[in-house]
Formats: sequence, structure tokens, C-alpha cells
Amino acid sequence: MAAQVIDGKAFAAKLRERVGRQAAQFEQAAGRKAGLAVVLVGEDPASQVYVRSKHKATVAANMESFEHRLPADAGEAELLALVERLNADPAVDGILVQLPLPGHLDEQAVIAAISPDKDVDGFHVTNAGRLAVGQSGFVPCTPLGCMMLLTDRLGDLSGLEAVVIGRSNIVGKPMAQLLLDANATVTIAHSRTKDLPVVVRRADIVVAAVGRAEMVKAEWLKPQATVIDVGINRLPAEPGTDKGRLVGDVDYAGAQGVAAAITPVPGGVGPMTIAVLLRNTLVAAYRNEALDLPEGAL
Ligand SMILES: Nc1nc2c(c(=O)[nH]1)N[C@@H](CN(C=O)c1ccc(C(=O)N[C@@H](CCC(=O)O)C(=O)O)cc1)CN2
Repeated sequence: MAAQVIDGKAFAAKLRERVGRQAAQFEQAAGRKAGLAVVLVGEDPASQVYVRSKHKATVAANMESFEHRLPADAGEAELLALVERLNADPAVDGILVQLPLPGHLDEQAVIAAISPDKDVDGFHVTNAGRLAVGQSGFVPCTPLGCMMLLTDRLGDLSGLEAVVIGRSNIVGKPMAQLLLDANATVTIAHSRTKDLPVVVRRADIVVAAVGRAEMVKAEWLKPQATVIDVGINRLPAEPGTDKGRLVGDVDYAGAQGVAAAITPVPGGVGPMTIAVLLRNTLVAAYRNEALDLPEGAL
């Protein structure tokens, strides 16, 4: 039987709707809208698309969107000064600096400049530390979105074997932490892992976040595994077409014959990233106004 498709796009749409309703309640209670500031440096085409999508989604969710664009050759001092202004602006609850930054800018220094209480990306070391020790903070959007999809499908993850392929600060490490907090038995695999297919084959849950097109093959998977594909890789355009096809890190067609459920690319994890960003921004707004979060919802 073919694997069930985990429809991240539909899940994300429902989450965005719910956040939008709660953002309207926030406005009533606080007398202002929740605000998200997004900073884009340069003209990376994919980043421009994501920033535009964030702006549209923020406005659609009854929140204020503040967009700041700097030229590709902007200096670090200019960027840090902008982050400082946003840290001090009471209308801004969440700050996101779109990554990747141009090579001459130090990403870690820029992330470190964001106030941890406005770091809705959850990338600041304070929030990474809070996640590591089980304190409440902001959790990176993509892994939190993956967890929402997993718990929606599987319920309790206790005792399940989970393999996370990839060890980035943005996805792999926080993903592993979240799975561990949910009592899964977690392995983080990476480019130097020996016998990766053997490691992956013991997993009830596979999260692939390596950024290598269709690297995870069907025969690596344990039958009836749940597969979360975080990869977004654009293949070169076929002759006669202008855009290449998007594929994940998993051989989707092959995996469909083995897995119990799998996220597609596009339409799986990707849309969850922006939906969770809105959710984190609303949480930041409630915290900044010292208001109680709405009952059980977020
Ligand atoms: N500061 C940040 N920078 C980046 C993040 C992030 O979370 N914070 N994540 C990615 C980019 N990203 C959001 O910023 C993002 C990536 C993908 C999607 C998405 O919906 N993808 C679609 C496909 C889109 C396409 O056609 O290209 C899908 O998978 O269905 C949304 C947001 C890096 N930078």
C-alpha cells in the first residue's frame, strides 16, 4: 500500500487561520497588533520569495509586518544598528533576519544581536540553550513544524526510534532535541556517519535535513516508517523548461512503497516554517504585553 501523504500545506493553512483568529483577540486585549520585522540583506532570489510570503502571511494573520531591505553590500555595523532599533521598538514583537546572509556578514554575530525575547526564529544561543535544558523559549520554526506534523500523525512518540539526518543549528540539532523531549530514542546522523543506510533502517521516524537531492533511498527505510523530508532541492531545468523541479532529500517515489507516511516536497514541511513563524510571533506578543496566552491553542 502506498504511504499516506502528510499534507503540510493543509496543516499549515489551518494553523495560520487559528493564529489569525488569536491575533485578532490579541489586538482587542492589547490595543495594538502583534508585529513581525523581517530583515532581508541582498537580492538572493529564493530569500526574496520567502520574505514576500512572510509579509503576505503576516498581514493575512492580522499582524503588522515591518519589512527592512538592505543592499547586498551593506556593512555589519549598519545591520547591527538596524537590529538594535528593532530590539528597542515596542511595536515589534518578533525579529527575523533572513538567512543566508551575504558572505561578508557574520551570521552568528547578527543573530546574537537580536533580543532573545524577540528571536522568533529561535536561533539565538539563549533560545538554543533554553531548548537544550527544557526551559520555555523560542523553538526554530522548521523543526517545531515537523514535530507538529509528527505528533498529529503518531500521537505519543515515547520509545520510538528516530534518526535525524543532518546536524545544522537551524534544523538537525533542535529537531533531535524536540524528539528527545518527546521521549523518542534519537540518533543524529551526518555526512561522516558510517553505514548510514543501516542507521536509517532502524528508525520508526526519519527526519531528512541534509540538503542533498533524493539522497535517502527507499531500501534504507524500515517498512512502515514515518518520513519527514525537510530538504528543498531544485534540480536543473529539463531542456525546454525554464525552472527545475523541486525535490526533497528523500527519493519520494521509492519511499512511497515502503513508508507508512511521508511529507511531499513541495507541500510538506516548507509551508509549516512560515505558519510556525506566525505562531512564535504571536507568542512573543502575548509575552511582551504580559498577557495570558489563549486557552490551550498555541
Ligand atoms: N531567518 C531564517 N532564514 C531561513 C529560514 C528560517 O526559518 N529563518 N528557513 C529557510 C527559508 N524559509 C523561510 O525563511 C522557507 C523555506 C521554504 C518554504 C516553503 O514553503 N517551501 C515550499 C516550496 C517553495 C518553492 O517553491 O520554492 C514547500 O516546501 O512547499 C518556506 C520558507 C532558509 N532561511
